[in-house]
Amino acid sequence: KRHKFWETQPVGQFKDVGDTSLPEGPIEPPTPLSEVKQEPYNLPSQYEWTTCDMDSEETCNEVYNLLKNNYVEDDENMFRFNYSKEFLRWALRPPGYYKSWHIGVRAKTSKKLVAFITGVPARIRVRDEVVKMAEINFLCVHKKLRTKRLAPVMIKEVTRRVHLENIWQAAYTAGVVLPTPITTCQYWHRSLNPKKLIDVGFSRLGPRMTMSRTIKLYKLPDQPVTPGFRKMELRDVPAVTRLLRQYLSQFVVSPDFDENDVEHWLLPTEDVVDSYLVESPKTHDITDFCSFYTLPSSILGNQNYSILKAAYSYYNVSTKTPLLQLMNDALIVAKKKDFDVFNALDVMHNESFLKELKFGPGDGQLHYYLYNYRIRNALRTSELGLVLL
Ligand SMILES: CCCCCCCCCCCCCC(=O)CSCCNC(=O)CCNC(=O)[C@H](O)C(C)(C)COP(=O)(O)OP(=O)(O)OC[C@H]1O[C@@H](n2cnc3c(N)ncnc32)[C@H](O)[C@@H]1OP(=O)(O)O
Ligand SMILES: CCOC(=O)c1cnc2ccc(OC)cc2c1SCCC#N
Repeated sequence: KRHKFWETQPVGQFKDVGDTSLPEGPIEPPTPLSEVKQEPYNLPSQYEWTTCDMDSEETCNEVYNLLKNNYVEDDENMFRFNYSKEFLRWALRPPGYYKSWHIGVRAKTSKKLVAFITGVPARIRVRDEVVKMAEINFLCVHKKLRTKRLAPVMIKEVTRRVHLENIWQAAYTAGVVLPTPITTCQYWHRSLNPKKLIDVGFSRLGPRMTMSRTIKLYKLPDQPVTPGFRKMELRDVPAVTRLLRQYLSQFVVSPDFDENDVEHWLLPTEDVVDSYLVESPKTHDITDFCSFYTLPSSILGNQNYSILKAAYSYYNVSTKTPLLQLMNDALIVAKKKDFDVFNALDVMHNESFLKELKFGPGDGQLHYYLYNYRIRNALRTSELGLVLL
């Protein structure tokens, strides 16, 4: 497949896969800031760049509606992600964020928001190197403006604005294959509301299974079983940071979280992110941690339901409680919060609990990418310690 745009970019190229003579690390050196293009890339004449101020209720609404109507759908067009406004504010305003990296495109006449792309700064460790990167996300072009090569312009513009902040690497995921994935993950789904998933056509009744038998199969206890299992609080940030940093150090690629990052990304925020920990009743040590984020989807074309309430496994650490038991407690609290499904990628140690906790494999894949950073050999999914939203 010809990737006319991606073949011009400092990313691993398909032709280079397996060429062990190429060193791991940055593909291109930084450009002197004076040489970074000072002015925005050209858009087609009827469009203009805009910086989206997510603090503005009006602009946040426009971004929310653009994504609600034009963002990612599954291959069968059964679902479309429906990121909430509070989720978008959380995702786009981490410590050290740049408003200038929240980039929109408007039609000059109507001022309608027709495209969007974002970056947020992150410190990502690759093996023993901690690299300042931009995490790129929410690339969206209105359905009516597709296949006009707008995406490459959006990507070049966010790249230019990231360069202006002296950052030269990026991390991103996509459901499509581009040059060149550092690893490819599988989505797994654990039914919490099997009746709804069958009604919308995602799941089907198993052979020789009745609906009541199926509901029983996925039934969960009313309360978590682990003694000392409780919601994370602000006072837990230092201990959770220590626990998480130690745990993530085993993976080849992972975030390099400090206490400010942990406070932003992992402190419970209603309808956005939930996090729980195990405080040993005896020693009061914090020994385990689990978290999931809330990402609803619009259900496309179903008479009875319009929204799917989905929880997505985020970062989990087990040092004393078996991961299987910890994740089962996560399922229990998610069911209690009325989620319809609990989703997880086969990253980190997730493979150790997926089948036993009755997750089923999805048919979608998620490819992980680094920009301007070569990884010598593709990673196993169990070597990946990074979850992007
Ligand atoms: C140092 C800092 C560096 C920062 C930047 C790092 C890189 C960040 C990269 C971005 C990471 C985003 C991560 C992220 O947001 C998470 S992945 C979600 C992406 N968004 C969606 O799928 C929403 C629905 N789809 C759309 O809005 C459009 O189809 C989009 C906008 C996707 C493409 O619009 P279009 O109207 O359908 O297509 P054209 O404009 O005609 O352009 C075609 C070219 O775009 C390439 N393409 C298609 N989908 C892509 C994708 N998901 N990533 C990268 N490239 C993608 C495609 O291969 C082709 O290039 P090629 O000819 O070379 O093959
Ligand atoms: C019921 C299981 O599927 C999903 O939860 C779901 C929901 N909404 C989506 C929107 C766009 C979409 O595009 C790939 C997929 C979904 C999926 S499956 C992959 C995400 C996970 N887990």
